Amino acid sequence: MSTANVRTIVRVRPKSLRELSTNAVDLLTVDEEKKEIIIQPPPEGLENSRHRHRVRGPRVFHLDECFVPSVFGSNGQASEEEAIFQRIGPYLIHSALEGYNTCLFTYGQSGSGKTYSTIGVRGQAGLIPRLSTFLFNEIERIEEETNAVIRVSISVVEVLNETVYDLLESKESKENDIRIDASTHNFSQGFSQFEVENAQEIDAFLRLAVKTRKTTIADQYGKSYGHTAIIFKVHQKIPKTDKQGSMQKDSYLKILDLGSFDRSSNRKSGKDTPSESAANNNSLSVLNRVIASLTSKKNDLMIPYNDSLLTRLLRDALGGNCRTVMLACVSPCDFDDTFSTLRYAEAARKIKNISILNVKKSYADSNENEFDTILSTLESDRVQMKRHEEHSKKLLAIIEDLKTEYEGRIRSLESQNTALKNHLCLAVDAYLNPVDLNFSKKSDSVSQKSFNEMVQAEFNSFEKDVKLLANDFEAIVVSPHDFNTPKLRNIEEESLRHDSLLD
Ligand SMILES: Nc1ncnc2c1ncn2[C@@H]1O[C@H](COP(=O)(O)OP(=O)(O)OP(=O)(O)O)[C@@H](O)[C@H]1O
Repeated sequence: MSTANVRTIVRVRPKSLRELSTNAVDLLTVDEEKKEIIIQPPPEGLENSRHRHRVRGPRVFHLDECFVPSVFGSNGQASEEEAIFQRIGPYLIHSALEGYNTCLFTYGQSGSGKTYSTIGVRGQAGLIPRLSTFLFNEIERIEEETNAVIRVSISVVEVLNETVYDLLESKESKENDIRIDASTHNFSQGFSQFEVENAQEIDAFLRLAVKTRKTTIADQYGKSYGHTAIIFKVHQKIPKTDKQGSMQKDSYLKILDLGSFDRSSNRKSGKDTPSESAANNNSLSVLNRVIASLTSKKNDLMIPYNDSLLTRLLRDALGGNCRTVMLACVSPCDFDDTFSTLRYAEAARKIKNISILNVKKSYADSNENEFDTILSTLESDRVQMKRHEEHSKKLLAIIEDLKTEYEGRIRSLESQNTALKNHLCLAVDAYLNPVDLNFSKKSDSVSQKSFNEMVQAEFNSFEKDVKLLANDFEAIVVSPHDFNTPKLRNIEEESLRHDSLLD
């Protein structure tokens, strides 16, 4: 998802022959660096203008790009057309191929150069042929680099008098509504759609559309009242790669050449202007209201998209899911219309669109991918568990050995303890029950001597027992070093290894 304002590009057409012959005053100056266009009210008495009375001094408009013929004069017309294309074409085509909906619409008074800029003239290709060539060059590059399969289809319709005409249908086909997908705001089926494989095929369909269009416009007035929409649908199938599953991208590029606003139908009674003009004026004023509502500071305004077919067609392009470029065409000498166009262009530049990538991932492939990931995780878990199990077995064996060894030691200590107890009992008994000395005194000297020897022997035996006892005690008291045996060290090392595995 990305947010982008409507890009607004203003193109000033050169003075017409009529304007040159009448020495019409050039009212516009452009500051390319600052991307500003300054309009000066016409000198007093030269033109009767509605705005002249309200706008006294020059008025500055800020836009994304401004093109004036003088800037390109020295390089010729071809470089001007190419320069405009470079500011618009790659942005729209790359966005559409990424999977974003895109729209280019022209806006401006009658004779300001909308058709000249979009279609071009003989020998001077406009934006549409350049976009077509660029689109197919990019498709060729992507298909070569990624194995993607990209299909493009075209529909051309005209909105006139609140009716939509299918310009690629040989028999007249019209609808009173434009069906738009509620969730995607996408132009739905209902009009003929043809697959195209190169820029030449697009050109052929556009020629057919222009022929059909002639039957529907009030061309005796020399003005295009209908709004022409060319819709390219781009469908991409991107095959599965090592990194991602297969996917599908569906986007569109919508190009609208809007009809002209006819002031005469407002000023005059209307009897000599066609009904198409009034309807066209109505749809353009609804468009102006949509732009004004979207840029109004009041948040609770209803955007009047549904008040005309044109604004329903432009719904996603203005404040919706689309990357949009507005090409505002102006005449250098007509203050009223140029002022009005610049005002709406500057306002449109503030409209924020939120564009969403129209990408569908294949669930089958993504499930397969997820399954692969889970399987490989399980396999590595299984290997780790096996290693834990082996270490645990080793630890258990060592513990079992130690247990046997210590059980033996405990048994031997117990028997030593019993022996010591017996010795102690005898020694204590000898101490508590000494030999009768009176009897000894009475006896002869030989008896006295053997008595002394007997006491000495008893004492020696007692001393020996005490020493043994002390030795045994020494053996029983287990020093910390006793735990520093190789086996215990083994256990410690194994445990540490086990802990690190669990980490
Ligand atoms: N940048 C330009 N350089 C040279 N000639 C131009 C340029 N822009 C417009 N013109 C000429 O001005 C005339 C009117 O242009 P165009 O038909 O494109 O106007 P438009 O806005 O489409 O008018 P309408 O809405 O009434 O059809 C044409 O003769 C066209 O060749």
